[in-house]
Amino acid sequence: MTEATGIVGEFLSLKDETDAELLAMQCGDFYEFFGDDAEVVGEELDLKVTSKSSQGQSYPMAGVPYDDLTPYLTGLVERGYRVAVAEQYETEGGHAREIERVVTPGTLLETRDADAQYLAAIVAADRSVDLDSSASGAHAEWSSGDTSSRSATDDADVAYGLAFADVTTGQFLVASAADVDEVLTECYRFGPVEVLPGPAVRNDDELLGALRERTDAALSLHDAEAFAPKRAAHTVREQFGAEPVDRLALPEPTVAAAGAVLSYVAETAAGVLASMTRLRTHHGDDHVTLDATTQRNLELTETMQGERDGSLFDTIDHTDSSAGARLLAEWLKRPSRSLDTLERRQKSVAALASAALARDEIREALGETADLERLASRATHGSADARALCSVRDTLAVLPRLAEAIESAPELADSPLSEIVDEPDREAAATLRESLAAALAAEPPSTITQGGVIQHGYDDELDELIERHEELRAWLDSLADRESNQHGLSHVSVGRNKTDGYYIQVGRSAADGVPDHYEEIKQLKNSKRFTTPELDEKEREILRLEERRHDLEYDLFCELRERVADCAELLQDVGRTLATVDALASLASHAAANGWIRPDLHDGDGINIEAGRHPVVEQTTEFVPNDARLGRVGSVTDGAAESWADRAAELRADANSSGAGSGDEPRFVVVTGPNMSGKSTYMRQVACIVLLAQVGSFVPAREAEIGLVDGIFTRVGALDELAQGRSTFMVEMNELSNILHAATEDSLVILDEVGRGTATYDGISIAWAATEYLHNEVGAKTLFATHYHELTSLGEHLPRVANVHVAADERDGDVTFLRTIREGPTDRSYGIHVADLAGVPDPVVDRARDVLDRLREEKAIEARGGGSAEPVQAVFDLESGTMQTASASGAPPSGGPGAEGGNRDAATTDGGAASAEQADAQPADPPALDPDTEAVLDELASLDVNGTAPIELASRIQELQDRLDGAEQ
Ligand SMILES: Nc1ncnc2c1ncn2[C@@H]1O[C@H](COP(=O)(O)OP(=O)(O)OP(=O)(O)O)[C@@H](O)[C@H]1O
Repeated sequence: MTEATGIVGEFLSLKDETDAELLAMQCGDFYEFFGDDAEVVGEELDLKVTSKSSQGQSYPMAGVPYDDLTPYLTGLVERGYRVAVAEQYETEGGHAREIERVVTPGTLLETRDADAQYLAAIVAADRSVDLDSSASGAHAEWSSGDTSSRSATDDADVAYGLAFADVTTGQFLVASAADVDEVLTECYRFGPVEVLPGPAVRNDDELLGALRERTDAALSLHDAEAFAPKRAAHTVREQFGAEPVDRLALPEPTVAAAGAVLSYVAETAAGVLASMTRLRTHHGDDHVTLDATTQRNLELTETMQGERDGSLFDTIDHTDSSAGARLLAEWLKRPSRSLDTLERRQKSVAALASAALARDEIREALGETADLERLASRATHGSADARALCSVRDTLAVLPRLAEAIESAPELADSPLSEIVDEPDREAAATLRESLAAALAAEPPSTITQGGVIQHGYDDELDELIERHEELRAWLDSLADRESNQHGLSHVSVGRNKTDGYYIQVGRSAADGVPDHYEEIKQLKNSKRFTTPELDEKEREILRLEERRHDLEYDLFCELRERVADCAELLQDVGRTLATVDALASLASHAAANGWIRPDLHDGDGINIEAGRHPVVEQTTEFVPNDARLGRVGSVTDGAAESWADRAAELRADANSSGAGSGDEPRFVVVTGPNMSGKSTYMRQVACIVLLAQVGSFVPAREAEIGLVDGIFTRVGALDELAQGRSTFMVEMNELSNILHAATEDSLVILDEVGRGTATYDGISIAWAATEYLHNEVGAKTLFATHYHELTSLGEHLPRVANVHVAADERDGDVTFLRTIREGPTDRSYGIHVADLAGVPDPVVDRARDVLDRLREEKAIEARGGGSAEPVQAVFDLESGTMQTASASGAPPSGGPGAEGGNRDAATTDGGAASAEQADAQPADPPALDPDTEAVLDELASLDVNGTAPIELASRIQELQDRLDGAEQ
């Protein structure tokens, strides 16, 4: 095939120079895409694709107007493409083209989205710690080079460095992580749109796979050299100076990540680097750990279905500015563990909630603000136009308005709000605002090269130029009249266009009578156009004045923009302050409108919620409030002092002497109750209330006392992961494993069913063992919903396990869900009732009811053998992992937790109800069963009632009944 030449050839060779997926090449007044790129762009942006031939071959071609590139570029980048832009410039012999920039998802300035837009780098490095030097506090030694022979995550001695930059706001944060889970947690927290994996991470399929699964980030390969420790350290120092880098004593992988991000930004969006003035460290420890799964399970910013509507954020967000919304989302994703920070926010929310009028005034003012952090970035990048600078001017003017509203409202004057509005340098902000007000025209045009941008009185030379220009314009305006009067001409007008310049147009009837000095330049159908030496001279002067005016205005504007860029840090501060007030006012508005209360926060252990509600569900349902109590309530001062291991030992000793499960410190609460009764809602509501409290928000409850937690961990159903090729059970176990490793005694754990994805006995065993581990070793405050009623007997053996259930009322076969949490366990699932509600055909529902009745009466729980009236219990034996039969008289099955003195009948598959019946029964020896009946019983016991389709269940039961009938005859 002949190689393309000409413009297509040039395009293709430029395309070879870049690793961007698409190239937009300027060709005069258009940006053109050729070949495959044209096809992609045509498809994605619905552009017309034509063709261009070169060397006898035809190439697809698509183009967009030069002035209109931005929206197309944004559209492509938002769809995940990296787009190189080649500009055309004049040379002596004609023109040439060069790639000027590559626009990528993480470096797109013109984003239409208000969300934070993070570009991240992840570096993994081997750590070979020199024990001597580490003992003396010196740094460990690192190697972030290529560890391609193995996955970085294989090695326990790998440490991770992370950097996150938002080019649209100038935010720059670094973090360190000890393992892949922490890396993923941070990545989920920041939600980067583009990730630069370091050299060792590029081969780590597990990490990259998880990133792809859990974020929408585009993965971009950046020059490996940029991650090299020395070079990265140099880049970081150049950007932020030596002082912060030394003070923060960042580990090498973190510096490598920071350096790589900076060099990538320098390459792709050079101008914005200047807006990144502050290097901040993000410490996971300052924030509540919310792993990726928990953020999704609690539907923080999107629902399980991926919708924004109906998320917790969507519910509580009443912010009036995009910066405020961004900050509120950040608070939700990164709840704080600092009592000081939270109390400061609470005080502000309380003050704003009680000052409705002032709040409205503040919110109205905030509604007029623009996104200062983003404008600062655009100013440093050189892409802010005059209207953008006007927005800076007008937004800066809001700060004193807010301060005044706060000072003049008695409820607000003593709140932390007055300190918050004083945080930025208000004097500097006022000075900048004044200079912008003095310089900028009231309503400037969007183009900055056509004049009209700078206000009269700002620059003497410009004023003179404009004055002279206006004189000439006035001269021109009256020229037609003058010429007509002077020379007796009719139908005279004066006009201007590109080809003829200024001209005097005379109607054809009068055209022959023009004076001699008129020089004809064009004949039209009904008129002729002329010029005169005087008009020519004035035209030259006007053109000169216009050119000079445009140049001067442009220069003045650029100076002004640079001045704004120099104030990027100030703008970021003011922007942050406005966003903070907006987020606080939003929390206050929601609290006031929904009757939320201020929770008591403390560093102790207990969580005590009275009449709590689910913040999202209460919006659409008449919600039944419920209490929740976990941990040592009222332990404000002494709570944190004692380790849970000591405390657990103490409690076990207490339990042995006084009987287990009777304590007043429920730490592990088993939640049972019918399907659909509200177990999940109850547990999530507790998690949401704790989370909101650690945002600084008020909470939906009558009263709440919250001991700050260090992490919230949840495990709930994981339907969406099935599509990603992992079995439900595997996902469940992964999540459980993460929780058991990561949770501490200060954490809150929500387990919504554990062990459901496998055979019943395996499931119960895992759930039982996990409970013991969480209770004895971890000590996390835990809510655990289960349909395994066996687990309700855990309270018999473990001192701080309590049972609660969601009540339901059953009358005449009708079940009413009361949505109320009551003490103690329940043994009923009402699964068939839910099947009925779900529209399972009546014959199946009726049949299932018969089957269940018979199961209850006859076989599964109480087995009557050989005609004896003696009830026999089927007891789950933990050691053997099987159901054992035992008489209700108390003869124990072999081993199991019940053997240690617990109340054995609580371990029946029917829980409390069966126990009551059995307590009335006369003790007797267990009767012998014939082998056929025993076989049927075994099969019955192993039947997964919840996990088997109703029709299949009915036919299995029918079959077993037939066999039993046979055995009895
Ligand atoms: N306290 C409450 N007040 C009013 N409605 C509630 C309350 N709790 C739950 N609900 C409603 O009840 C429905 C079922 O709740 P949920 O999913 O929590 O039940 P569940 O017991 O976890 O069910 P399953 O065991 O089948 O998973 C939800 O639609 C929810 O809106």
